Amino acid sequence: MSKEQRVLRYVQQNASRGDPDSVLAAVDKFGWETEWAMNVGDVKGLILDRFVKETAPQTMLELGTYMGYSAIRVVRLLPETAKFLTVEFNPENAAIANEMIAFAGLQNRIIQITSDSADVIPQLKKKYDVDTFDMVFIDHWKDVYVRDIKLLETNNLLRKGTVVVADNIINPGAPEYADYVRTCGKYDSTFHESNFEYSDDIDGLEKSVYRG
Ligand SMILES: O=C(c1ccccc1)c1ccc(O)c(O)c1[N+](=O)[O-]
Ligand SMILES: [Mg+2]
Repeated sequence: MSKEQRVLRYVQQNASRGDPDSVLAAVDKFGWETEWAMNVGDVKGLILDRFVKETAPQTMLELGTYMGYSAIRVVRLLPETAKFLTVEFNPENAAIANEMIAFAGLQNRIIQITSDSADVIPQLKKKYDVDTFDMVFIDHWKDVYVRDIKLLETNNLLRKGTVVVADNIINPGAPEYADYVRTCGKYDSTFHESNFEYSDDIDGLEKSVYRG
């Protein structure tokens, strides 16, 4: 059984079906007490919550679904009218996320896409009826953060004021991304220091507002 399957089983046995907060609490308890997992987690998650509440996005993209933790975390704060798309490269992780999201009762609120983000970003307008995103959460492979934010720019998926949040700026680190958003002149970017998930190590989120 994979770690991700163990997390899902723990959630199914310890959380309440249809209760997103209980799902998040169960994943976090497992992450702190049993096995570390690469969810944004409860500490950085509070910062992400604040950004979502401040932005109140109607259309949002996540790159890196993993087990669905951040998708659940975000969508639990959005109105039913909001459109949330999440992209996962790994089909095994996507399958776990699909069950996790269904257990949380949010399967009708989240559009899951199993694909390489480089392939799907150029398709989002036509295939998924997207104009531009109000908010983007980047949390997939750190070495493709820059590639993908540039793809979002060139495919006209960002608009003046789009809020782009990126995880793991310090740990494992995304230095090229941080340098890009801070120096390219297209974003007003701020770093928000926090802790690495389920750890006392340092990490943080970068919040970058597209200037249009
Ligand atoms: O890259 C890793 C990683 C690298 C090595 C071993 C385990 C995980 C990672 C670590 C923490 C994260 O929050 C995260 O989003 C990721 N990720 O893969 O996207
Ligand atoms: Mg992460």
